[in-house]
This record gives sequence, structure tokens and C-alpha cells, in this order.
Amino acid sequence: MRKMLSTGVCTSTIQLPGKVAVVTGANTGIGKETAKELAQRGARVYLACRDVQKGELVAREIQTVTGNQQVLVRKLDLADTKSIRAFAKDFLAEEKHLHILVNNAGVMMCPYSKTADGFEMHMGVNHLGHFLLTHLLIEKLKESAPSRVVNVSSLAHHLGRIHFHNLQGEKFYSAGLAYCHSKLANILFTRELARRLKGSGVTTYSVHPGTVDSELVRHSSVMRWIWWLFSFFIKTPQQGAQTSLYCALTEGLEILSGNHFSECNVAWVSAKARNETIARRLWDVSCDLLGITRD
Ligand SMILES: NC(=O)c1ccc[n+]([C@@H]2O[C@H](COP(=O)([O-])OP(=O)(O)OC[C@H]3O[C@@H](n4cnc5c(N)ncnc54)[C@H](O)[C@@H]3O)[C@@H](O)[C@H]2O)c1
Repeated sequence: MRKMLSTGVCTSTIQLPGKVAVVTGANTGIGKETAKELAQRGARVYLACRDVQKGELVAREIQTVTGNQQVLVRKLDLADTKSIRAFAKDFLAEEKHLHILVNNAGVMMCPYSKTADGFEMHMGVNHLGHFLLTHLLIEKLKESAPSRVVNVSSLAHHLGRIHFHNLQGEKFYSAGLAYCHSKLANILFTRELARRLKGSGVTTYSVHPGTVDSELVRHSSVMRWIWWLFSFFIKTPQQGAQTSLYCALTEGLEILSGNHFSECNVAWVSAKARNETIARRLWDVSCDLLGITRD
């Protein structure tokens, strides 16, 4: 597939020597390209990956391409809170700072399954896993301010709903909709996080990367076919990384904390994604599910 149609490009020229970044799901697709660009600009970049072997291959590739040897791989399985806690514990022991956290990893349309902690896989990995990770790293982000959290969501959030009585798909389940619900949760999390972080020097943004040629559609032959059919309009992962990079790097973006971005611009979100009551309730429910004390 050859791609075109990318209007959003991150034009920031900022360099990142001495800065530390974590990118989840960085061994493929958009996450890999995001990590590569952060490394290119001189940051120490942690590739937080489920598959450490694949991560090591990618780290070596990024080191070769960028000349930056500070590209490190650490095990992170967002489908297991023990793994998330272990990752955070080791990271906090190892690093003095964290300036950029890109919550990029995601699953789409996987068959009904549960995480190690019994959460529905989309909600568990895409939302709850990143919620816990951010919670565990938030003090380090505050200490390192100015710092940023970028949450990779999707246009698919428009079809999402937060059914509090069916958050784990226990009453009804559709793999396609489960993905949409989790991507809506990413935006609600971003908005509530921004509200809570006001004045802390940590800002946060949610992102729609565009429609990108990646491994995301691996679970759905229909989606693979649609991707192939529209291949001319589909972005490369490098193009798909631009809005995440824009939100991580652009100077002066702090006043737009909590907003959603697409094509390196503020983007419209659904009415459900702007509902502060749902955002606060989702925050509380997420804390309860993860055993985090509500504040
Ligand atoms: N590709 C698109 O068109 C598109 C569109 C909108 C949003 N997105 C979002 O972009 C993000 C990146 O997706 P991509 O397109 O690069 O797909 P991808 O499948 O290439 O990358 C997803 C990454 O997440 C990782 N991951 C999955 N489950 C994990 C787990 N349990 N623990 C840790 N890592 C895990 C995978 O290993 C992979 O590295 C996702 O959040 C996705 O929802 C993608």
C-alpha cells in the first residue's frame, strides 16, 4: 500500500536532550514512529512493550537510524496490572525524570477476552491499563514539569458509549463497539486528567492519528479488506505519528490541555466525550476497579 493524504505535520523544531519519554506499544506502527522521532530529537526513550524481543529489535533499528543509543526497552503488558505496577516501580527506581508519556498501545476488535484482572480486553488495555500507568507515573511527571501526557484515542469514539452497567461487556458485547467505547474512555480520561492537573505543569491531550496502515486491524478480516480498499487514503505510521508528536512537542500548547487533536489541530469530539459528569464518574469507577483510592 502506498499512502498519501496527510495534512497534519508536526513542524516543531524543538530538540530533547536531557528529556525522558515513555511510549507504550512502541514496537510497531504509530508508537514505533513516535518513539523514533523522540529519539531523533535526543530524548532518552523507553519503549514500553509487551514483547521485549520485538522491542529490542526495534530499539536497535531506532539506535542505528537516529544515532541515539538511549533507546531502552522495558516489559509492559497493559492487560496485566501486575506488569504495569512492575514497569512503573522499575522506571521510578531507574529514572529521575519523565517529561513525555505517550499512551499509545491499543487493541482493536479482538475476540471477547479478558485481561489478567478480569477486565474486558479493549477497556482493560486501552483505557484501564493506561489509567493505572498514568496514575503510577503522575508524581514523576509533576516533578519533571513542564511535562505532557498524550493519549492516543480515535475518531471511532463517536460511536462509543460508557455503559456503566456493562463496562466489561458482561451483558452484551460487540468487538467493534468495545473498541469505540474504550476510545471514548481515552478522551474522557484526558479531559478529567487535565482538569485535575490544572496548575501542576503537567498537561494532557488526546489524539486521533488518522487512518493508518498498521497491525491494528490484525483481528478483523473485514477491517483489513476495508483498509486495502481505501489504501490510497491511508497514512503511513510515520504520518500517523504526527499528531501525537505535535501534542508532545509543540510549544505553547499548554493552554489547550484536555483538548482532542487530529491532523495537528484541535478536533471536534462527540457530545458524550464532552460530558463532565460521565468523565468524573468514569474516573471514580476506574479507581474502584483498579484499587486506587479516589481523591
Ligand atoms: N491504525 C489506525 O488507523 C488507528 C486509528 C485510530 C486510532 N489508532 C490508535 O493508535 C494506537 C496505535 O495503534 P497502531 O495503529 O499503531 O496499531 P499497532 O497494532 O501497530 O500498535 C499497537 C501497539 O499496542 C501494543 N499492545 C497491544 N496490546 C498490548 C498490551 N496488552 N500491552 C502492551 N502493549 C500492547 C501492540 O503490541 C502494538 O505495539 C492505538 O491506540 C489505536 O487505537 C489507530
